[in-house]
Amino acid sequence: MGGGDDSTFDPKQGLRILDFSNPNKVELAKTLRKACIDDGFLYLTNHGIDEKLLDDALVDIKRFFDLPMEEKMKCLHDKNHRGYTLFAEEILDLVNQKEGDTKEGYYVGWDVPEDHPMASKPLHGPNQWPSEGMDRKLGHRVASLIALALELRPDFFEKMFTTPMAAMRPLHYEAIHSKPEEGIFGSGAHSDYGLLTILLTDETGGLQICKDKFAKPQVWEDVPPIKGALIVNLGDMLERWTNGLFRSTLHRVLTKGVDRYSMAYFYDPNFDTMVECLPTCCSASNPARYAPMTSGEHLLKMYHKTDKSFDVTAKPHGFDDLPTSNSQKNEL
Ligand SMILES: O=C(O)CCC(=O)C(=O)O
Ligand SMILES: [Fe+2]
Repeated sequence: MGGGDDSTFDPKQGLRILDFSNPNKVELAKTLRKACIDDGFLYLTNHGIDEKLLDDALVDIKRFFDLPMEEKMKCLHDKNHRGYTLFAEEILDLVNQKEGDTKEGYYVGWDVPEDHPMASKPLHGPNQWPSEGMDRKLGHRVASLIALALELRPDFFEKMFTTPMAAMRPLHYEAIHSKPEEGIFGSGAHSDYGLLTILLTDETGGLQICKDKFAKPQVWEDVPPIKGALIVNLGDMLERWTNGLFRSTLHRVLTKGVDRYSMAYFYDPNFDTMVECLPTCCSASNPARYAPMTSGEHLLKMYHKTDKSFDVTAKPHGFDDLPTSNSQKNEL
């Protein structure tokens, strides 16, 4: 995997490890750049979040999903995409899945009070629970290192995250054996939609990546959990900004007959952020491959496509020309 010419590359683990205790930002940006080009996935260590807090979060996630269904239904997700999402509600891979993802979830968004000027936008509004704001520090730190890795100013992405479409999503995968050959997946193959995702998983494993989505047959590699480390992966918007240089890698979850818990933090830019090829990533011989679009447009399209109970009142303009499958989306 990857070039293997840097000290952070561990062939046994496969993916690179970005160690935030390293004060040398240039070195970190170099490692990050390689990981973004080769894999679109990496491990983050010494990220500043206490390991005990992460363990406690996984315990609390389990406690929430263990509640009786009638309790969970009290916070069923609303039109702003905040709250509880039902088992099998999502189908992330419309080509290969026979049933919805064998998981339930809970969305916490950026809390936007009803009287905020942004509250009338789709996907904006108050959280069901908790109501306090989300911490942006880690997402911000990774984003500024990504900017450095692209030879941009470290604050390049900052203005795009003033009222971000960021979402924290605890997940519970049922104790089912995934059967890829029968179209049963914990989480179907997909790429994430935004700038980047920071992922916490328990120790059961099951996350896999496919670095070449066009290969036939596709090759899936395990991303085993490393205790205390977080997993970072890149989203579609970053792939589009970089004209495909940085990769929004296809991934999925196969469950192994035991319950699995994880929490994804989607660090996605403001609704109106324009995502278009960075001048440094295109040239006459390498023209822009993707049409410009806004962050909100992309998120709405993807939610409409993959989540069968997504509220249609959040319909974006241009919805009629939606691609109808994830594989089509991957070619956009
Ligand atoms: O649960 C996991 O390990 C992955 C979750 C994921 O890929 C997602 O929610 O986008
Ligand atoms: Fe994902």
